[in-house]
Amino acid sequence: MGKGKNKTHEPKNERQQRGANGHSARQNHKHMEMKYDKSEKMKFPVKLAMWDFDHCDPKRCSGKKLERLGLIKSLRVGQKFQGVVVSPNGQGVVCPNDLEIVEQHGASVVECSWARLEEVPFNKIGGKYERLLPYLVAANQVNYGRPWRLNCVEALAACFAIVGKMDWASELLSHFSWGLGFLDLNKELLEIYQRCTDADSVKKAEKEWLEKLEMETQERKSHTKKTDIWMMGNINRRGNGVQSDELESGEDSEQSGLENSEQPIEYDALGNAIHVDSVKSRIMLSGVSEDEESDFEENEKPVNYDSLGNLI
Ligand SMILES: C[S@@+](CC[C@H](N)C(=O)[O-])C[C@H]1O[C@@H](n2cnc3c(N)ncnc32)[C@H](O)[C@@H]1O
Repeated sequence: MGKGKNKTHEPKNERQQRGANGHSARQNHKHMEMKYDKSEKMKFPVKLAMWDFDHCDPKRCSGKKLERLGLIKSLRVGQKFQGVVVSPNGQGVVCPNDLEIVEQHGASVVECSWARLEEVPFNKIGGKYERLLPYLVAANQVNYGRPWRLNCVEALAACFAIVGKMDWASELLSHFSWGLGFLDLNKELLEIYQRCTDADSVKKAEKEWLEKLEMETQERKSHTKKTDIWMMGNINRRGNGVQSDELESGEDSEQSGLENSEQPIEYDALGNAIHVDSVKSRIMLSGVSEDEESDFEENEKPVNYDSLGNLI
């Protein structure tokens, strides 16, 4: 049974009796205070807090690990937080101008599952400074490479990094084997956000970054399209005089001809693209004579490939 303070499906009296770590509410309160005092002694410079809905596997949960380390304080539903609340329910984005709030009151997160956000009573948690994070990419083992979906420690670290507290970000992440990879992965982007001021400027920087990404993706796609032609075998053998450099330039490409064709495409044993509806077209495309083709059919079973190159 989960131990999170804000477990959603537990009867109310049970929730009141037992909180994080399975202690009674009173014991737990003392325990958490002790932990929190301890975390201050552990020298984390500002308050860290989370509402824990106990949705996640405790072994994989970064919030719970911070709690075990005594670095973060658990909050109850109904409690608000004075510092920056990094939350999927945020309105604006974290920006360098949030530095003062962070320095004075710290930062918090909502420890819950991305898949169960609708179960979180956002109206009963949060605070005055609820913030989204701008585009950043997760480096944690569960969501590696996924944009926006950071885990709790990444979200706190991102908040600190954006307001210019890289040392705090590194300190938190250093407790996770993959942690500092988050800062490496997002280095360039974090530096861009750090040079911003208010939320609007961060949003603008994010937009420009996303546009750049989109352009790069399009370029990669068109490059891939051009190079995919190699997967189609020796297209020059179809005998209509179209040469590879013409195809590369995108003019009258056989690739697009085949892709746009309604006819099914097969690949011969050498990977040459062939239309399957007529033996004639197969001969023409592969550049083999009719005689040779019939010979081939008699002596060997034809080998066909689907569009992914699988043998069929
Ligand atoms: C949904 S929980 C998932 C926690 C995960 N199970 C873990 O091990 O840490 C992650 C929390 O980090 C914060 N967070 C992560 N990415 C965010 C983003 N792009 N915008 C706002 N908050 C974010 C939110 O508080 C969010 O609820």
